[in-house]
Amino acid sequence: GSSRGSKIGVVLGTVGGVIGLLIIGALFIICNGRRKGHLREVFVDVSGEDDRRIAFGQLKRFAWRELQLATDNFSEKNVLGQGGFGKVYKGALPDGTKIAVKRLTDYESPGGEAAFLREVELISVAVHRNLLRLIGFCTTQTERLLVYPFMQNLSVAYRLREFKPGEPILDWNARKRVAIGTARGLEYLHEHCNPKIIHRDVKAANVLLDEGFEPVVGDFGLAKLVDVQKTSVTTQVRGTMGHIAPEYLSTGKSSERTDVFGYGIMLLEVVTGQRAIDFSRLEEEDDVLLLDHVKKLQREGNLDAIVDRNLNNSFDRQEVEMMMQIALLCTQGSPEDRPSMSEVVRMLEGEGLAERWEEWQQVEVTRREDYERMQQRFDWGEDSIYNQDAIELSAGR
Ligand SMILES: Nc1ncnc2c1ncn2[C@@H]1O[C@H](COP(=O)(O)OP(=O)(O)OP(=O)(O)O)[C@@H](O)[C@H]1O
Repeated sequence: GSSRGSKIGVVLGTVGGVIGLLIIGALFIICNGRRKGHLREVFVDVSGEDDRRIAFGQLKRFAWRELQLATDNFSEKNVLGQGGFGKVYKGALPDGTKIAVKRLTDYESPGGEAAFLREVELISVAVHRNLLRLIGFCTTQTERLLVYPFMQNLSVAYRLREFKPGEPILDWNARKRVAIGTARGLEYLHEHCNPKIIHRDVKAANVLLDEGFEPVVGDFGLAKLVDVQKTSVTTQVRGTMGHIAPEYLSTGKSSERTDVFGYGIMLLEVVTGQRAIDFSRLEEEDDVLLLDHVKKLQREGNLDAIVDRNLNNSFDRQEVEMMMQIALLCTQGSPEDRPSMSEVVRMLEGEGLAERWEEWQQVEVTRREDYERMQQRFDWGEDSIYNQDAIELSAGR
């Protein structure tokens, strides 16, 4: 009796031990795999058609029909908007999760599905509370789709300019959260992702708001998924007019500092509520570009005219000034003069702005003098040397 009992005990103990070791081993492999985030491990399907959960990581590979079902067969009434990469549809999964499905147009075919999965993987490992999380993706012979959680408070651009009567506006506190949260999200893309991710299209329309009005940056990492030259963006440069840094426009080369420029313009949008480029401003003055408009008001010290009227004067003057200063630092012509995103985060947290602003003001005086000298040279006013020449010519001298 007892020897049989102890034999069973030994067998059970051994089996238990082996299972325990196996579990520990499996956990070890999973954790390691996760840390390295290898493509194969991230995208392995555990089982057949029905359960398409990915084995490791949280990415889900959706079947085309699942997304058809979720978006009411990509019905036009579910279109949230159209961007440079394709249409975005609102949808819901069977468990009730609301999603936004980005249906890519003009996606690049070279490299095929493998190349697509590699880029998707890069996007999926960028996890930060201020970055739009990728839930999953779908590929078919002819389609490439990305699935994100639906952000119920839509975009910052919507909250600033397109909200319906009766809907809450973004108050000053919410705007401050947009400023700092967006800066942190971009800092993460630039400085904590390997390889680093450059957004290339930072603007209020690409910053979404979750249920608690926390900002999340969307639309990053997509540049390599589509053939940029074929998309509807007017220039070959990926980006939106009024937000594009001058060096990106002229050379087509982007860097972290082109994102910093876009971020600076977004700050101006957040403070003024206005569009980065707006031809209706021509009626009152000649500043189509928000940046020129703000610079002029800033020179005149006219803070009240800068701030969004929708705020009904409830804002902190000092904080507005601080944001304007950071925006102007970020939008300087030469990329090397602009701060990095982590410097921006620190300045927003109250560190190091004063010194940099001092510098900016000194440089700005020279910049303006140069500009005025240029203007004078090309102004055919009475005193203009060109005019003197003209007079002399007409007098036959
Ligand atoms: N996850 C999401 N939740 C809610 N709305 C979203 C989500 N993703 C995108 N949208 C909205 O869908 C619309 C289209 O988005 P998309 O980013 O494709 O275009 P865009 O920002 O207008 O242009 P671009 O491609 O130049 O960035 C926008 O109004 C955007 O706010």
